[in-house]
Amino acid sequence: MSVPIPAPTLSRDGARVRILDQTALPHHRVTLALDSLDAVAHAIRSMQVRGAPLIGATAACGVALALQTAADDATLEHALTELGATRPTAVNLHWALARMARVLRPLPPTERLAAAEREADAIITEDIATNAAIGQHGLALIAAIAQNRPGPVRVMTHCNAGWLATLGHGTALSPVYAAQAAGIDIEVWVSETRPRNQGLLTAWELRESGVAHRLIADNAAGLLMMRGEVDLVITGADRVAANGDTANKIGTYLKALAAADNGVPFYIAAPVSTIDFACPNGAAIPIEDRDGDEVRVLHGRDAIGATAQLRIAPADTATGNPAFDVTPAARITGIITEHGVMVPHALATLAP
Ligand SMILES: CSC[C@H]1O[C@H](OP(=O)(O)O)[C@H](O)[C@@H]1O
Repeated sequence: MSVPIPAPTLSRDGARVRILDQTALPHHRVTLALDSLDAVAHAIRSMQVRGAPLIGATAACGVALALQTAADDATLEHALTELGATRPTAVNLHWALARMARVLRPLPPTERLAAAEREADAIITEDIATNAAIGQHGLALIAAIAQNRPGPVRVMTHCNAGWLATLGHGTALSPVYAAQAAGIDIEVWVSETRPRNQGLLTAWELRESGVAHRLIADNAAGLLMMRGEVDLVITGADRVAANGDTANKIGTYLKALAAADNGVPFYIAAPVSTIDFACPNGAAIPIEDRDGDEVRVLHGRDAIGATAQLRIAPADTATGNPAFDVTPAARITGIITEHGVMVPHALATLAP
């Protein structure tokens, strides 16, 4: 039995790109119909749509949307540049745009729109299959734990790397959904993930899917591992360097340190499209710095869905807000890809 995806995160018709507005979740499910390149770029930059594989697919749809009006070289290059400038860390965005450029640049303008729509749809379809394969390979890890201890398998995750961040069942959460479908008793420790609190998206997803979970403050993770209440950690990734160093949401590295200190297996779940074979190591991964108000202000929705903001620090408070950190390969037990669970230093075998 496969766990149904409650709602598509992305769909495309000629003149519109439809996304689930993730800034309205978990309070309200709002679909946005984006009708311009600028609207797609804003949606990625503002994190109305987020998650490495999903922003890649959304950008591909944005290129197709831009070519609705004109398909000349200038229009194509403008679309690639605008979308490529939205967020620097998730390599899937740049992988998807490079793939669109590779297909479209050699074509005459009259053939570009149809080709762009085909390629965007292919990226979407492939990600669904990739997520399913990651789920099955991760399921084997969870099943092995379930066979060796009574009670639920307790998985900890960070941020949101579920179906809200991809086109299918997600990356880090896909093994969880596969375990649920296989009848394995599983529980998820969901780390809130300050400052944008994507853990609330994970809690929403798991509630929608009927998976047992508990929301925790990020800083509780280490104690839970020290108490032996975590069987394994699985997170997503935004960019895996060729040596296995991995960039993911800020706070991932701290969980990897706590996992190593307590003998808890720490896995990254990521498709090969998240591996940047041209990036030698973690130090070469660009880390996005985001606006300080993400730290100073809590953003939510009120009962009728209007945006609500609660300032928790004075507007002139200096901040630091790196959106990602890098976990060294030495702290990663394995990388769960669609081709299997890889040891970080063996990624070169997957290079195209
Ligand atoms: C499969 S999603 C990968 C990754 O993307 C998220 O970042 P953001 O929410 O800023 O788009 C997070 O790091 C996830 O783990």
